[in-house]
Amino acid sequence: MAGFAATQLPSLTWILSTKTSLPCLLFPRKNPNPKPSTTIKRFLSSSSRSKLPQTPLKSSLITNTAEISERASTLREICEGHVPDHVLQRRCRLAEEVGFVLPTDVQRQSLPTLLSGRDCILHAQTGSGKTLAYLLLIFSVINVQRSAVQALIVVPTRELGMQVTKVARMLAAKPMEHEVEQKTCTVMALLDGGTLRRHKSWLKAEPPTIVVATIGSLCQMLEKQIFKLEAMRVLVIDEVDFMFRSSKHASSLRKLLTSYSSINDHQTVFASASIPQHRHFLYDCIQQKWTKSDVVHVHVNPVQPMPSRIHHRFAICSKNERHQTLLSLLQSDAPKSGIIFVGEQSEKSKKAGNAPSTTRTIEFLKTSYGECLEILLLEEDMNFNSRAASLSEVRQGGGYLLVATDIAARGVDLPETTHIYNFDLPRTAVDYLHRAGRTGRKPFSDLKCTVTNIIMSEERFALQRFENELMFDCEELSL
Ligand SMILES: Nc1ncnc2c1ncn2[C@@H]1O[C@H](COP(=O)(O)OP(=O)(O)OP(=O)(O)O)[C@@H](O)[C@H]1O
Repeated sequence: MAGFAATQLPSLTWILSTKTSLPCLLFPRKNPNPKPSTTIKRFLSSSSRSKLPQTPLKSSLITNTAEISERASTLREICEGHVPDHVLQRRCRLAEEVGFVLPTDVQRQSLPTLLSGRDCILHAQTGSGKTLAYLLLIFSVINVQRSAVQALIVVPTRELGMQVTKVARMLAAKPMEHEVEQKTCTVMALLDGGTLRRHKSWLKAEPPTIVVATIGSLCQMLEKQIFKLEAMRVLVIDEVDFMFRSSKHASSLRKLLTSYSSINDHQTVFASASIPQHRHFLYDCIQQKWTKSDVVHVHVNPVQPMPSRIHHRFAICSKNERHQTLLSLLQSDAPKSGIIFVGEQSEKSKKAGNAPSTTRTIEFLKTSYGECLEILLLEEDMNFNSRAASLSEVRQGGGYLLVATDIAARGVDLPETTHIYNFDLPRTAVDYLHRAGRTGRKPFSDLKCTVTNIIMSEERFALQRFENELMFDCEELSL
């Protein structure tokens, strides 16, 4: 794609301001949920009052109790006539096994809009089922008889890519009775750390219908013109705020969006649980033509970004006592499965030849924690095979304790996780939200899940700031 390499865009207000507070701060903390009509009006009037330049915004906002699809009560009813029967059947068979009958809020609110062909910003809590929403859209538009890539899902990490690919392949698999048909939907995982030579041959010989890609690998294919955007119908950018926040990803992403915007008959979906400054983002999307002007912002739980069934706690100790405190917490909680988040090692500490905090924590737990749980490591610096091995061991069932850096904080779906421990506090409220969101991932479950912060007294202030921004309360534990 010649356009891909050539296009340059000015930097955007939204991208510059993503590190500021969350959109929920626009609403007073103890306010009850506004009625949908009020919220829509407030959005429109505040848009017109705001300093944003005036463009003919046709975009709209859908919030919690949106009237759309109120009558449709099951996923099948919402998708019938759009999504091929074998995909819905697949869902139903799964439904019988694990209860995927009812749509989650974000699916109920977004699917009618997505299936009508409009661009969409899926802005809903962690673990709310955004992946299935955009995958059902993709299955509604692809034509497996065409030999071309028709849908592209861009993700920030290999781990998230592997997970999305797995769900897409599961939906694409046809039941036995359909196997007489010649063509099936194929899903390629074009992810960092994969063997690009093999993908190159695959793309040239028989393009897959759906590609799930990390931006680095995708750009290599686009630049060599092995991957063409021409036949694309849907582009999804998952964890969009993270992608734009990363200096490694942002400019490639802008180029991709600009190239894609010149294609006829295309649809764009952005997804994340956190879209700071979302009105700016919406505005920029329209201005840059990354979306059509009637893009819909589906904002589920706008006043409560944190899933309510997550219970938050903190324990204060001195720096030297942190491992011991973690151990005491684990012994009293006895979690079946949990994730311990540890901060990235600083460059200074690397240069000084210190062992990373992750390694020290894992060694400590292996020698002192008696429970027979798998204790595994997941961090950026590991090679891709070790990372994959850790995650697949975790997924095999039986309990686990995963010691991880923030690489595990975005999108990774380990529904059995009941306990999160912040051994080191995250840097921002957005990071806190995504770490906490690795638990509480069974949409219709009442299971209580906890996030426990191990802090030093001087960090109480930072944690309080997260509480205010994300609107949750944290209970102090006395140890
Ligand atoms: N309709 C449904 N009924 C029951 N479970 C569902 C349904 N839809 C999705 N799930 C399950 O909910 C979990 C979370 O879904 P998903 O990973 O799509 O969340 P997400 O909104 O993308 O979260 P994050 O923002 O953290 O990436 C998954 O285990 C998925 O299988």
